[in-house]
Amino acid sequence: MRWSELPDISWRRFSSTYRRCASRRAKKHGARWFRHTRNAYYKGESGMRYRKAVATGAQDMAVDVQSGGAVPRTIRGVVRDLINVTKPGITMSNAMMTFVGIWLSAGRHPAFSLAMMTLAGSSLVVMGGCAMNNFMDRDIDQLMTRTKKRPLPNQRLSGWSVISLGALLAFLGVALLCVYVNLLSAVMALIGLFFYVIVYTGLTKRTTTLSTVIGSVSGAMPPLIGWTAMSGTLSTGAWLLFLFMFIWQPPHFWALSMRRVKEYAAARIPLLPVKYGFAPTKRQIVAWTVLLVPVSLLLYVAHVTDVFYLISALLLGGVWIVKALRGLRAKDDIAWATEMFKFSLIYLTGMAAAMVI
Ligand code: HEM
Ligand SMILES: CC(C)=CCC/C(C)=C/CC/C(C)=C/COP(=O)(O)OP(=O)(O)O
Repeated sequence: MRWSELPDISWRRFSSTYRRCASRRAKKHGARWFRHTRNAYYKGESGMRYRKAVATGAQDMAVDVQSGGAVPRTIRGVVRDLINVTKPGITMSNAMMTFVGIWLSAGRHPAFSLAMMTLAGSSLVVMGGCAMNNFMDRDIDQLMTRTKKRPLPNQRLSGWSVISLGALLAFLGVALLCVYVNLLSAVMALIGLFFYVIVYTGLTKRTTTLSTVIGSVSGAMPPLIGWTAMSGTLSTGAWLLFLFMFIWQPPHFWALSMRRVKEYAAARIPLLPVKYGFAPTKRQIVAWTVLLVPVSLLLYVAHVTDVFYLISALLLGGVWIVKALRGLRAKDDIAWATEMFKFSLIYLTGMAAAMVI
């Protein structure tokens, strides 16, 4: 392959030593020297390593010219990877549900600083749990297209750095809740962490089809953290929020796992569509979605939410049930599953908004 056919790499892709030295020379001799050096770099041994990294999908790796090893490129790149292992999307949506718990428990008037401490503590624990999950799943993440470019399977971060980050974040989160919020909310966070890291990731994800339902316990804990932070107790509203979140998760994930069934099969994860196929998975999605709607209405019946919520829950729930039922006759299962996964996120965001308005 000619160097000119290779992807254009930016100046930042070089190691820091190389860059320091090169920038001095580049300043002196200008862009011509840069082009000349890039040619030599690509053609040489280090260039071969870079090309190999590109070929194996490790496009975010830099090649240290001195050691010949692959290292994270810039501080920005490392920080980006450290943020990535904490799963920002899942952390944000869990924070949204913690906020719902805070808001409803405090009768829509939470004390600002207490609410902030709760959100920070809860999010730190979730981020810590996600980093630990990334560490424990680094082998299977390597086998799936969706996850193989993550920092650990891609070897851009070391296992030690990720597990240490996870432990540190989780410790800080629990400590924050203990010291500035209350013990019960810290216990709720610890239960969530235990279920996510030990029970789901460690014990069940690779061994049983029930892992999805078991994992749903962890995802249902954030509203309880918010609720107990404000009221110090676990009342009916808290349990109804827990139940709502618990039932929402299996259809959310089964839809995704249908879409990614080949990858999960390759990684030997015994999910419902992998072990039993699409037809039973679709029936389960319908059953859990149909169950979710009456459970969501209980929040209105128990006077936790008001009439605006009732209308929203009926509308959003109705749409989701119709979409789910269409799946039973769908010709293109993957297209249907994709739509269901996307709608699960729209549904949750809409319901959370309706709960707080
Ligand atoms: C059994 C529990 C759950 C499982 C197995 C699960 C699984 C997943 C997976 C594998 C993805 C990645 C999708 C992709 O990259 O294409 C995802 C995305 C997402 N999930 Fe879940 N999830 C669960 C619970 C939750 C909970 C409790 C929330 C929110 C409160 C949530 C919110 C999201 C969001 C917002 C995304 C899209 C953003 C992202 O990929 O980071 N999930 N879920
Ligand atoms: C308080 C506390 C810590 C609560 C936990 C909240 C949380 C992280 C919920 C998500 C639950 C879950 C099973 C996600 C999928 O992980 P996965 O490993 O199947 O996803 P992946 O394949 O994308 O890594």
